[in-house]
Amino acid sequence: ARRAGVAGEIVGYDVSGDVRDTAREIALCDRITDTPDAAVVDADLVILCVPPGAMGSVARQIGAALKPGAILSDVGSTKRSVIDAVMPYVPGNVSFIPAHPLAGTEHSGPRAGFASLFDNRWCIIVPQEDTPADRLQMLQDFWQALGANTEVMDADHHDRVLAVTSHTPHLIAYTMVGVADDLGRVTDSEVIKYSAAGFRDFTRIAASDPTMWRDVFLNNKDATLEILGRFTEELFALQRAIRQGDGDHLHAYFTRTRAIRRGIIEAGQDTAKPNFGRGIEDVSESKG
Ligand SMILES: NC(=O)c1ccc[n+]([C@@H]2O[C@H](COP(=O)([O-])OP(=O)(O)OC[C@H]3O[C@@H](n4cnc5c(N)ncnc54)[C@H](O)[C@@H]3O)[C@@H](O)[C@H]2O)c1
Ligand SMILES: O=C(O)C(=O)C[C@]1(C(=O)O)C=C[C@@H](O)C=C1
Repeated sequence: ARRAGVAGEIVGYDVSGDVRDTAREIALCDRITDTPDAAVVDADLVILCVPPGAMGSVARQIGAALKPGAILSDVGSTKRSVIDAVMPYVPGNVSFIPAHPLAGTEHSGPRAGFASLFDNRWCIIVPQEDTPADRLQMLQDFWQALGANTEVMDADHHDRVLAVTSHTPHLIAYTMVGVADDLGRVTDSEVIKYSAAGFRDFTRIAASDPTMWRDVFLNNKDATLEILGRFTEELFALQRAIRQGDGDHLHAYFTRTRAIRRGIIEAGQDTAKPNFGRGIEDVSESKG
């Protein structure tokens, strides 16, 4: 927001005193307050950036201090649960417009942010039935000024899409690294040294914040369980093909998935690389 010059003043609050101290030290915001309600007084736009499970409690603490006419938004990775948790505390003269920028790294905390994080990434915006068109436009303009492309979606559709593209893949990465650890191999330096890029990518994802990801699965339960069920069925089919030596099945499957990857690149949607920034370098390159 500072890079884009779209905010007169950027004010922040975090429940952790250590996080507030660090944010002050690195001048992350123009001002850091010691209470949540002080941070939102007179603000035209308030964005909740806490784990999905904490959204309701923060909304309860700030609701009465929101300025009439303000926009309240969030960046939570799940949408239906956040709406249910926050909505009861939104005053009638405030527009609550949930959002989810599809950008992040495995790092968290105030030092993990960087100005280009949202460049060329999608930000999904989830207007409510009574959201005024001008407020929706303002929030879209805000995210576009930060470098993102915006898309409007309903909450349930968002949760289903993200279960496929983000939530279940994270669970699979956590599981793969957990399995390797159970076999006593992850900490073996020789295995780390020779581990192929595929496994290293899993370890990067599996280093993501445990609180945030616990909340993601608890708050997008149905969609994740549905995708996980489909995933398990496919996995069993591949397992059977390996056991039965069914090379044709494996070849046909991998040909189909390769076409999907190529389609993403041809459509110019492989925006991940430039935006991984410091995140991917830390794990995959600098440390070899
Ligand atoms: N990390 C990602 O890749 C990513 C991407 C898109 C969206 N998100 C979403 O963004 C949100 C924040 O994630 P993050 O990666 O910035 O995490 P983060 O850990 O960097 O920041 C979350 C902060 O919330 C604070 N917090 C927790 N409970 C609080 C409370 N009750 N009141 C005030 N502060 C509280 C924590 O102390 C922490 O500093 C989550 O909802 C997450 O789902 C994350
Ligand atoms: O690249 C990563 O580290 C991420 O996992 C970022 C990622 C994703 O799944 O793409 C994680 C959670 C989000 O809500 C949005 C983005």
